[in-house]
Amino acid sequence: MSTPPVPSLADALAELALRLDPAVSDTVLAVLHELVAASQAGHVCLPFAHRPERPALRASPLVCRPGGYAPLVLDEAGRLYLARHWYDEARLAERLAQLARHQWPVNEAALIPLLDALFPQASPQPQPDRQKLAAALAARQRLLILSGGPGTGKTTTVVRLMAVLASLSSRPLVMAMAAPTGKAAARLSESVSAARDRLPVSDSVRRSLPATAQTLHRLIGLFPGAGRPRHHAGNPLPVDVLVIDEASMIDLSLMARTLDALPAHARLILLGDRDQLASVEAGAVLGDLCQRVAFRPETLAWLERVAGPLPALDATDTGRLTDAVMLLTHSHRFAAGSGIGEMARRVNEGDGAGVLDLLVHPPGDDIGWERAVPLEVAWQAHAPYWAALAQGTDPAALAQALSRFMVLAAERREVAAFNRAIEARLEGDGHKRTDSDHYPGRPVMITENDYGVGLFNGDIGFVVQRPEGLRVAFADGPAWREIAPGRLPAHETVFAMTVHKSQGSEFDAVLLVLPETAGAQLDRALVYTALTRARRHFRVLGAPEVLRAAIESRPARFSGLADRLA
Ligand SMILES: Nc1ncnc2c1ncn2[C@@H]1O[C@H](COP(=O)(O)OP(=O)(O)OP(=O)(O)O)[C@@H](O)[C@H]1O
Repeated sequence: MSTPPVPSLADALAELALRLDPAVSDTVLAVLHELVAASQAGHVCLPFAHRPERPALRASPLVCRPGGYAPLVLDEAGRLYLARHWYDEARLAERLAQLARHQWPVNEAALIPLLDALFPQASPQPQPDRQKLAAALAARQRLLILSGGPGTGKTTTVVRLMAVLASLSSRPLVMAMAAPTGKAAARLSESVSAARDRLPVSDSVRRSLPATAQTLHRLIGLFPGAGRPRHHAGNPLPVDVLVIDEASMIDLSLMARTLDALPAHARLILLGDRDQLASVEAGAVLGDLCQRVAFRPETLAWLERVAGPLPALDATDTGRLTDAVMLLTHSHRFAAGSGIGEMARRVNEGDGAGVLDLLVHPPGDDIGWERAVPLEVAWQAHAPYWAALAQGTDPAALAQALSRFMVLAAERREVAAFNRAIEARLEGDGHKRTDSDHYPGRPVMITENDYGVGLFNGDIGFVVQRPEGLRVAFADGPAWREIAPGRLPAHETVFAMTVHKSQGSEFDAVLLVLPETAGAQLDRALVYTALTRARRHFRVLGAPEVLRAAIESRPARFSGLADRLA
């Protein structure tokens, strides 16, 4: 007996719509399809304020007003939602606004010397220090959203800020750290443990800072097929402070569930880069939350008193997230003359012509065009990997070598072709057998979550040679654990990866391979994300007009979150 095909979400909803309203019009069904497709493309809602279908939608029993009960919600502003998205968005906005409203009285006599010790000034003349200001805000508020580009000190700030909170508290605080992917959680754990040891604070404060971060799914207990997460409003997380890194990768639904699980008294600190690619699933939460950065005049006066001079900040007290968002603007990684830093700035401004000019006349050799045959370039740039492999299959050495260089592309198709071309060459060299996928030193990336095996989307492992045969090694904290290749969940070779998958990782050098024509996949955030994965060198391969079109395009994700928080 053959298995019936799984209906698409749009078909399933259309069937439900027909059951709820046998007289449903083609107009409403067409809108339903459009909305599902938009949601799969990352939009939370669609603007119907000026669409001719609006009266038909208003009249349909399938569409309700906010607070009603129907598969679709049409709000007063003419935004049409799948009910689930409407509910997630409304709940999230209320919860964030509630958090942002709450302020604690702070013992200034204790706070000022703490901030001075943790954020020392290099120059005798006090300068505005956004990191210090962010820490001061976190001491007073329940919500802090800290956005900044690479190397602007988000991690440095959050470690010091946790030390401030622990030092000021009259009782031990339970602090937890999480990130949307295992890779990002591991990176956060690593940076926080390194920074913690250097803090000028007592051992008891140092010990109270969390040593490890976990994935958000694990933190709130959200597992496939389990229905609702283990932690929710009725069973909140046992935490006083929750720090979440790489917040740009968190979609609306996961963010809403995380906020549901936050206990009423807890503080939330979100870290991320608002200019990076939005989440794979629907929403652009961090971007929406950082649309307006404003402070109340009395908050600015307080900040100046406790944390020194202020940079230019917007003092118009209007939005519901007023006082809760701080931007870090100075990169400690990229020096003033850095091509990567300057290119990042121009990409974010949408200055396509300026970027092309910069690539032709770069200030140094850290950015530029690549003109050679892509496979040849990649093969040579992966030289550290081949050198490590020539010494054997030590996974730590292979991981270190793979962090030296990566090929990034917009689409999976291009990535697969690239990996295939590299492997064809390995076959030609006799290193890989043509009848087997696995070979010693193969780097693999997991492409699905497998809770049984404990491997997650984005995890990277290395095929290693053992006396009993090939094994695949994955980092497990500072150690490595090995599994048989047959137990691997879905995976692919990773000499090249998509820009989406590269989020949360960095490489010494990056080659961005552009598609032949500008397409929907390629936009400003994608170029910015690829560029900022590079620590030292960034090269682009492709046509200048494709790069320019990408930088000049900024397709917005439709969402009502920013408006709800305005
Ligand atoms: N105020 C500062 N003064 C001097 N160096 C700093 C300061 N803040 C951060 N750094 C240094 O800059 C580098 C980047 O800092 P950090 O890792 O905290 O940035 P980040 O924003 O978390 O970066 P990424 O997003 O890439 O992880 C580190 O080497 C850090 O020690």
